[in-house]
Amino acid sequence: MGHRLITGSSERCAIPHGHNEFVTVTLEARTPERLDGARNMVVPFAEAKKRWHDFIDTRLDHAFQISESDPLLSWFQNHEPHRVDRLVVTPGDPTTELMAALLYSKLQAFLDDEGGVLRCTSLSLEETPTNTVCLRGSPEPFLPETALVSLPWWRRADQSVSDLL
Ligand SMILES: Nc1nc2c(c(=O)[nH]1)N=C([C@H](O)[C@H](O)COP(=O)(O)OP(=O)(O)OP(=O)(O)O)CN2
Repeated sequence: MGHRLITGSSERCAIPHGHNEFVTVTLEARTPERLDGARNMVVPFAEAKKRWHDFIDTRLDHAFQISESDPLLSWFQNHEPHRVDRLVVTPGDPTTELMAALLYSKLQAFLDDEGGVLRCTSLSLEETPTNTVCLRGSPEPFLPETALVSLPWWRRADQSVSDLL
């Protein structure tokens, strides 16, 4: 992925640059039940992973994470509108902490939309071998408040990565 941080908290990160991020999640059955002695599955692994892997591979891989306040956003809109779809637009700087919270919320939206059999209990986002953020329990305490739209992209069970029209 690519990103840049513009608020000044890390000046070296203000120039667009990239990382090979790794995201690791833990899922559990929302209502644990005894295995039935025949099928012995909560959900087939492939079924549990498919939507999330599609989202990561098609929407996040090689996307540019950019703050909604970043002037590069309007540059893309004016000069390369066909690439706006590849921008992950975030409330404030797209830090590892923020992306972990947004991805956690997105994954939970997918799981809820699939019937809520599974829930995510932790998400860890490794930006580099020395920079990892791990969130546990729920993304809610970490998500910044945003007044722009009532249901932002990280709460929607779709493939969106921004709220641009
Ligand atoms: N709390 C946070 N601090 C920083 C974040 C962040 O997301 N959350 N992000 C960055 C930058 O993305 C930067 O690319 C990585 O920062 P930094 O650790 O300073 O640089 P290195 O990966 O090169 O560190 P080494 O351990 O020296 O290799 C900055 N801060």
